[in-house]
Amino acid sequence: MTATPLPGKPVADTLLSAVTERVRALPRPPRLALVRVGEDPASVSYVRSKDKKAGQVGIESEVHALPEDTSQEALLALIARLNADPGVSGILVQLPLPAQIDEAAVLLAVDPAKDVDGFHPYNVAQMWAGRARLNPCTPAGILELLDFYHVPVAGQRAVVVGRSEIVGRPMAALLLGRDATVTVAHSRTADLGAVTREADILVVAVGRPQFITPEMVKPGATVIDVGINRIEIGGQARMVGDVHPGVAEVAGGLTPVPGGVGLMTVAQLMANTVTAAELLARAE
Ligand SMILES: Nc1nc2c(c(=O)[nH]1)N[C@@H](CN(C=O)c1ccc(C(=O)N[C@@H](CCC(=O)O)C(=O)O)cc1)CN2
Repeated sequence: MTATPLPGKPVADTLLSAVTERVRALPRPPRLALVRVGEDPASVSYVRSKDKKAGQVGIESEVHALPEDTSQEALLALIARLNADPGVSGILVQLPLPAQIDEAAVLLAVDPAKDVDGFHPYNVAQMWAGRARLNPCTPAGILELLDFYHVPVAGQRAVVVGRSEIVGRPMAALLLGRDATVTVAHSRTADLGAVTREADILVVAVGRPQFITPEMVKPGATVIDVGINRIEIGGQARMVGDVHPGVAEVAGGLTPVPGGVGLMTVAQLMANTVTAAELLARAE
């Protein structure tokens, strides 16, 4: 068996077309504030692509690039200003933050109505209760991808490998909200292969190159690779996922890296920004 590739681009393009239409229907364009602290190259690149994508779909965006040694107080003051600005419909603080800043305190400071990352504790609680309007971008984008490729979710066994607050935990909550039977596995899970082989849908977000090998996958399963690992192979720098390429011989469907769920993260952020703007316009 060779797995059907499940690229993110057609899904992201479809989602972004719908976002463009929704932006046009609003009385004024949404405004997205992108906050970055420091010069971590990956964060610089992600914020740049979010800023660019916003422009392409008619969302106004502003980048607040703060120095590496920014104090927590200064960052909280900026967030308070963005919260109070009626022209700003969405706020995103790019993660990770430098060590002197308490990430939880910063996420708590963002107005939940403008929290387009869905990381505020209020939105996290709403998500677990199955009624959030703003869900974390990568897992929400993965659900879009499963729907686009007609992968059934309700009643299926889903295993999420990884328990991060950005991907693993919210992915489990969203799959549960779609009536999957969900298991969360992680680095301390005993006999991980026995657990992952149960999965009809296997979502892998562990940050370890090619960690999931073919014998850990049930034949015909849909495998979603969230990993982005930069490694050297034969003297060449390469980007690989958390899933071994040999899994393509066993799985029914497999997302590529790059070109898979990463594209959905940015597209879903645009969808969340327009949702926040719609909700704010309704409340006016
Ligand atoms: N505030 C947030 N911080 C972070 C998030 C997040 O959702 N909100 N997620 C990650 C990083 N991230 C977005 O911020 C992100 C990761 C990957 C991609 C992506 O397009 N990946 C491409 C490869 C891109 C490359 O060349 O590096 C792919 O998979 O094809 C976009 C966004 C941590 N921080």
